[in-house]
Amino acid sequence: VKLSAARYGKDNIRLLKVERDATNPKLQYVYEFTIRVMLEGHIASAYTHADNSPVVTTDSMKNTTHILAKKNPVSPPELFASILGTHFVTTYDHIQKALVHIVQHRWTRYAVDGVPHEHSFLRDGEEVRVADAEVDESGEILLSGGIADLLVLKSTGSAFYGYIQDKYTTLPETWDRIMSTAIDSTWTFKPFENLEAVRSAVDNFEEGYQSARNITLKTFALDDSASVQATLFKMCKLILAANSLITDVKYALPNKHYFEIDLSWFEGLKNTGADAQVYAPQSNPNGLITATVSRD
Ligand SMILES: O=c1[nH]c(=O)c2nn[nH]c2[nH]1
Repeated sequence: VKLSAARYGKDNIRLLKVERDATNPKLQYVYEFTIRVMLEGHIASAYTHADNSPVVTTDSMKNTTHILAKKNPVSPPELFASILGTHFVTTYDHIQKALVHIVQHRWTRYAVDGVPHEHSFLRDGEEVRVADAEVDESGEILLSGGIADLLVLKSTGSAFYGYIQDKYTTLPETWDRIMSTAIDSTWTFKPFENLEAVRSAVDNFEEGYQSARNITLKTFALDDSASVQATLFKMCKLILAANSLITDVKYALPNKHYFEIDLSWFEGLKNTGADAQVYAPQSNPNGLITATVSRD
């Protein structure tokens, strides 16, 4: 046998950082993350010969993450992921690649008596922002941003008909249905030569995130959807058109079904088709519609 691949690290590193505004020290910001750091390199002997001499302990990876979070900006997460990944490939000669995955949890500042409060925040949804950095020993950084678990539903403006009808098909065609999904979107930036190049482009990350989130929500609402597939493709096209640094966009959209309930057995009560109002939310099974769209 041979070791064909090896990558190890620390998962679920949790941290929250409080930052105080440079000009108004009473104004505070919070950033809460769940981070995964994985390393690749000349580490085979730890697997094949019980030789721990090349092992950077995962405990040290956790410590390093906390230390670098203290010493560096942690926002935008694309920047912090790049800082963290670059640290590992520059500190340890035998480490050839570092992969950093950051999930940023929502803490949204809320207003008190109409005024945004200086240090109070609420968790307005389990939606998260995501960033991934893959840093190799040359210093090149492959970066992506993302959104996950953004649950959306539209009560109309979605149809689904014209599909294959054969002896396996029972799904009735519909010209008006509920459409719901949990947005999982990832957009990949053009490769960055090194950390300095990432720092120079830092404004593009927040812009890319806001653009992707706004386009996703607007397209979901406005598209007279022929299918999840068709709406997904429109979202990708618009994100690529709006962000020149983004090279490709991918979505994984579960189709969270709401089925009509036929109540005609009860005194002829109409609750299907144009009369449908009471639906049965389906926890399973769910469709899963995925695609990646790239520039020509
Ligand atoms: O939007 C949809 N796409 C599909 O492929 C599908 N299959 N069943 N329902 C569906 N809805």
